[in-house]
Amino acid sequence: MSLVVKNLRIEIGDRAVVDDVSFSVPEGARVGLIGESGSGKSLTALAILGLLPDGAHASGSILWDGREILGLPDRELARLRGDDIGMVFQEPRTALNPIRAVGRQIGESVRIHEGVSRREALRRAVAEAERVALPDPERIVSRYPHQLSGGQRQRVAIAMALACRPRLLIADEPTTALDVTIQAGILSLLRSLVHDVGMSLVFITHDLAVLAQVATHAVVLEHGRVVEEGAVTDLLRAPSSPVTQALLRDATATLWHPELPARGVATDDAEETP
Ligand SMILES: Nc1ncnc2c1ncn2[C@@H]1O[C@H](COP(=O)(O)OP(=O)(O)OP(=O)(O)O)[C@@H](O)[C@H]1O
Repeated sequence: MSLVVKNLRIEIGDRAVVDDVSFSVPEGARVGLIGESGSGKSLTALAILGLLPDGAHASGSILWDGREILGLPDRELARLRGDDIGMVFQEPRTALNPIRAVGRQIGESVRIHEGVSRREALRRAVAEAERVALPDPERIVSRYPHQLSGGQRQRVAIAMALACRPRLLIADEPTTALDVTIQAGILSLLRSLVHDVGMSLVFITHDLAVLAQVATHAVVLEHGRVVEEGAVTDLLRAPSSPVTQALLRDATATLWHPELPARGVATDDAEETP
């Protein structure tokens, strides 16, 4: 299933915060949306998910599997988010319920999607926890979010998003709140899950070094407009826009080099203390 965004425009008040944005995500592709803070990345993602804030108005076209989804009624958008499109955000704390064991939360995603019994949902939660490489899955499912580390919480959020078996995952700065070494583990997890499941990925970041670890194609935004687009390898080798050049300078300034596969050491954060 492919995603095609055409001439997307998002207005808030009388200001166009996203203007004439077009890009497509073929089935199985990993596409990064990159740009400085305020360039319109998150609003573009929220428009795809049908979750724009009150007061924001979107026009243009968003085709999912050839069907127009911009302007669909809330109910249908909610169904799409449950069935086809999963999401992971920057701060897993906001996605998790603090007073529920994480296994129940992962299981709830399975239950909503597949209508299985509570018992079966818990069994599946353990399997999902294992899939996202959480340590000691049988035990960890009975823990509460505050008993886990930041990296472990983000793995739970990813397990919840993937429990619905989405065809597209939208991840908005999912590693920004994490230490660099924990980041590397989450990025490699996302990369392998996306590859194994064969789903597509839209990955949002302001960091080209992070983007290079997960995406093969990038769309560069500035002030709500696309300023450059292409294969990540080309962007790294010969960035044409000043924005991309600046992003590359920022990335290399942190001791990362485009020929290195990952910044930081890709460790499993199982030993990380909360
Ligand atoms: N609810 C809102 N009300 C008013 N303006 C908003 C709202 N949400 C976003 N904006 C404005 O829209 C523009 C694009 O915001 P957006 O969050 O999409 O940027 P971004 O590239 O994701 O930035 P960041 O990396 O900081 O999240 C910004 O100028 C922002 O101030």
